[in-house]
Amino acid sequence: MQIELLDQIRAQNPIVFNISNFVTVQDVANGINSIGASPIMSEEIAESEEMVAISSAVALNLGAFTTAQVAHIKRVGQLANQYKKPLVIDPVAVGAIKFRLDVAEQLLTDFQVDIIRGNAGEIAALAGVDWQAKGIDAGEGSGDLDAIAKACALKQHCVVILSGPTDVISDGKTVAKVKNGTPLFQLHVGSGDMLSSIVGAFAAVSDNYFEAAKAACAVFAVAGQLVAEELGGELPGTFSVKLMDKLHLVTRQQVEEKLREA
Ligand SMILES: Nc1ncnc2c1ncn2[C@@H]1O[C@H](COP(=O)(O)OP(=O)(O)O)[C@@H](O)[C@H]1O
Ligand SMILES: Cc1ncsc1CCOP(=O)(O)O
Ligand SMILES: [Mg+2]
Repeated sequence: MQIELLDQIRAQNPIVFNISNFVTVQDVANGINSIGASPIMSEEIAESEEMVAISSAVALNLGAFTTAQVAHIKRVGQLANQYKKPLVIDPVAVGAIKFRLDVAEQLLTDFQVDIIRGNAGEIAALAGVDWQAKGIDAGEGSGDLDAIAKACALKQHCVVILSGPTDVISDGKTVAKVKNGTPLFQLHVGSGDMLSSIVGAFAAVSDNYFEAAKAACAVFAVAGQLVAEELGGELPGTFSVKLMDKLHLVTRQQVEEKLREA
């Protein structure tokens, strides 16, 4: 696992351009900042080209878009392709809301993404697999998560991260797993959004998006796990504050020591 990408982020401080959602935008900006990259957000389509041009990666979050913002997301995605910038998408709640799935599927034909990061309900929906998603959460399903991640990667021609208690990462050929983390992530709205944008930071410093995706999942999950071990209780508010601290302080050595991969 290329955990050294963490040090490269901190050395290079790459700009990650995000279209965020109004719910978690502050956590996403601070998460990127804490890991060692440089966040920038925008809601103005007229500045799209300049934004993409100065960025080393682009992360598109579909968490709470309006119809006008879909045009913005489409433009930014196409510019990311044109400027050859790594492109990540987070298809929030596409497993629960048909309208969102339709929009996401259209966007995925408007431009080519490099990495999709979603929970099981979201990735199953994009793979066309039956699953009972619950709002922004993964929900329930009996499908094989490895097969779902792989099928989604093959269908969308990209790397897929299916996150959850175990993160399942696939490029359509191989499946890798990160078994670290803590259930406390589920008590913080925005954990997934933070991970998706941090995936952007890792993709900014590596041309190998499968490796970038794996390393991002490992660093984020281990950071949360270290916080949970120090916390000794179910404290969602404290967890989110200390997670931000840990993203800044966690070292390559700590991640390598704790890492449980498959
Ligand atoms: N039960 C769990 N145990 C350990 N880690 C978890 C658990 N649930 C989620 N995570 C971690 O939380 C982060 C966000 O993933 P997830 O909850 O799937 O995203 P979302 O918030 O979009 O649903 C990931 O790093 C994932 O590994
Ligand atoms: C609550 C909510 N509603 C629309 S987007 C959003 C945040 C989703 O964040 P995450 O998927 O990271 O938990
Ligand atoms: Mg999510």
